[in-house]
Amino acid sequence: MAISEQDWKDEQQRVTEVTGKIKHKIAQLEADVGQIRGDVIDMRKDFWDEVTVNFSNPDDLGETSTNLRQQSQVLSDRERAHLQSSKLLKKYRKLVESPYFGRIDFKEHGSSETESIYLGTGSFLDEDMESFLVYDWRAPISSLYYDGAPGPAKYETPSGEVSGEMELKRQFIIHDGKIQVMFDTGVTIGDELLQQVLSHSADDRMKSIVATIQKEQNAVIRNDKTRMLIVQGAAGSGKTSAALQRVAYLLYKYRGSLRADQMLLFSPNPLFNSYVSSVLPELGEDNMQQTTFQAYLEHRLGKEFELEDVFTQTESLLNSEDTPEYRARIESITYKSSVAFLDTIRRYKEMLEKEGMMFKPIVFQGKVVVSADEMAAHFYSYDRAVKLAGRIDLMREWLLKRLADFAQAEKKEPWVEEQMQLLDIEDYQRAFQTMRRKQNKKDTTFNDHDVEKDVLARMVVSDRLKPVRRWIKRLRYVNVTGMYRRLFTDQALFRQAALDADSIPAHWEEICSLTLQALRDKRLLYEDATPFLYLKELLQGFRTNTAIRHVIVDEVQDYSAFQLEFLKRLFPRAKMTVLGDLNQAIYAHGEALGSLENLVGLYGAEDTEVISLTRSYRSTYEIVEFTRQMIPGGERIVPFNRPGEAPRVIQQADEKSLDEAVIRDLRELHEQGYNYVAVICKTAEESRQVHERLSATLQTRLVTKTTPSFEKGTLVVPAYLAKGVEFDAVIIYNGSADVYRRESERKLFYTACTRAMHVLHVYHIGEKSRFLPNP
Ligand SMILES: Nc1ncnc2c1ncn2[C@@H]1O[C@H](COP(=O)(O)OP(=O)(O)OP(=O)(O)O)[C@@H](O)[C@H]1O
Repeated sequence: MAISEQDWKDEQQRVTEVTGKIKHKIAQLEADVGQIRGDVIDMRKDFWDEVTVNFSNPDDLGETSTNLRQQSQVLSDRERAHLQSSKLLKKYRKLVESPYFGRIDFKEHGSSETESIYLGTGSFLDEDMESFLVYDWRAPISSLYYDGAPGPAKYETPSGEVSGEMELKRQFIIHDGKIQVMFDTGVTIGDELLQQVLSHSADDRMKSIVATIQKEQNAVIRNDKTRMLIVQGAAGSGKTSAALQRVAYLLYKYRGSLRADQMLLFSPNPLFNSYVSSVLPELGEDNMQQTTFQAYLEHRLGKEFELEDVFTQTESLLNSEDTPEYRARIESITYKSSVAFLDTIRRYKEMLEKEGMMFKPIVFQGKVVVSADEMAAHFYSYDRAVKLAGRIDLMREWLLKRLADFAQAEKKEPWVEEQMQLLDIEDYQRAFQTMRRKQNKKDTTFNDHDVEKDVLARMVVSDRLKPVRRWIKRLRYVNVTGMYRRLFTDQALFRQAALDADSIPAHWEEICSLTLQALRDKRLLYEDATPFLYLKELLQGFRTNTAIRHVIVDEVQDYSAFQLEFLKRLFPRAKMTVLGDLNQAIYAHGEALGSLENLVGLYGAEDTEVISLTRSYRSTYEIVEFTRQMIPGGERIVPFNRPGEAPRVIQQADEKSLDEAVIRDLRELHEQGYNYVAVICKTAEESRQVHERLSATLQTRLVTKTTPSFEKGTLVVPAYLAKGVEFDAVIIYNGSADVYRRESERKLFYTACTRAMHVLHVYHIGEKSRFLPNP
């Protein structure tokens, strides 16, 4: 729809007026902030001068403390005021650049006036402090912009639905107070603006999408009715973007009761964490907490084992031949990630309620304080009605008591006497303090030799027993490893716990032997880590985190049913948003989840909503057309209409000519102005070699599992680490038939190709992979 010259003039005039007002506000705030900062500094400096300190009698003491409290209250009020003003200042400084991106004219039913609503990344009130010159994109009325088209429209408010007529929907791109682009739109948020935004170059930081949020994404962002929201969406459909805007939305809607540090994002790797970390600050919000499941496992499992990570697991599978060991490992991973194994562990725990608990004996200097058998007998002497974890707790008290009795007897042992000779003056002082405390702080001396000896002996024994006490307090006497191992050594027990014989994998014996071998070597395979921890928590009581109110799991297709069950238990007060794409399930356990809809069982259908995103925004029309043929069901993916160069599939004779061609290609891409280019290899090993060869001629950077962030330039990256991120141009280093060969590698290949925004070149030697479409 054409916009008249007068409209341009009027809109530009409004922009100028509004930016002028924002500038004015900024100047005011700058002065205020300076003033408050000065006050705070002075108050800190003069703090003690303002307080009347008098400790001479109890009344004065009371007055002093009231005085202190008042003074600190004044100081913290000023500090809070400073924080708030600084935050506002930050918001306005952002707003002044580009005060808004959208306008809707809305006439509410029953009203004779049409209101013009301008939307920006934050709200801005006129001097009267009543009329909004700019509305926050998250305000209830703003949803009209994302959901509605000109015509009848409605939106939700806390006090009910408001309906009326949308008379206009206009979009802007404003830079430095000047309107660059402006047009009126119809049904959706205009493709023109989206075209512009999407044709930009990649970045090492993800950008916010507030100006161009699409209707189906808005449903993800504003959904806050259900406990669990499942978003399934094609590669590049904006799952991560929507998730981050959703966090910003929830922080806005529940401001006052929800803080950013009460929201937690689980992401696939540290690189991704840094990639998304700028979106919330860009929207003027504090960042939520971010972690990976691996980091959580490491934290909880401690140092007992060398814990394999998912990347090492994947690397070893991708480099394996199709041997029986490979097949057993795959089966092991699939089974150990399945609901069937989860149920087996649960049943095993029920069995342990009645018999079979294993304990580690309490041993001190080679002497058994309490034997494992005695512990087991004691454990089953408790009332069976008490929960298993409760009985473990009761046992802790009993063991501490037994240890105290042991210490009493141990005092008379010759080693104690020997140690007492070696005590130094500080030890004596310590013993003296203890004695004084015990004798009710009377001024006393070591005047009785027997008392002195007893106190010192007790101290020597107690010091030595400290690690044992700590060990007991941490429930280390529960032999979780022994009980987990027994599942793989005691066939009858396993079959009883597994119940459903059909669920037991065909190569169970091989699975047992590879599991036992790893445990013998003090290694915990990645697929064992979660079940092991699950058993541990079932036995020792789940550690929960009640501070977190919202958990977001990105790339949820890479989680097993086990892991999700875990997250649910770990964060009992949290709502959950999970986002994923089964076509990008790149790990061996990915298949275990089946369909994302299977996740509905986690909280039940009543408490769950599923939203699908089918439109793909990242890549050009041609790239999406190409990549969607790589996967079954790809025809359901709708490419966004942004034209570009057709993907190229290029054959080379051998590795040497392949390297030469890739180098030529990289130079050309660089000349064409592409800043973020990835050479994607299948494995870390291949990436290392390719990087070594290419970097002799060109500057490239190798990405490994510990790379914390990525920068402008050419990266060489294993496919599984390119998860969730995107590049201007992607070169698939070797998409040959013998490289991407197994059906299980199809999704990895697809994931790699879908990282490309504008250019995709696939090289191969000999036959190309069967997963690539024919031109
Ligand atoms: N409404 C939108 N407006 C502008 N850009 C968008 C929009 N939706 C998505 N994009 C862009 O599309 C690209 C892909 O988005 P995002 O990474 O969120 O998708 P995804 O579904 O998480 O992808 P994947 O599963 O492939 O990792 C990003 O560059 C993002 O900025």
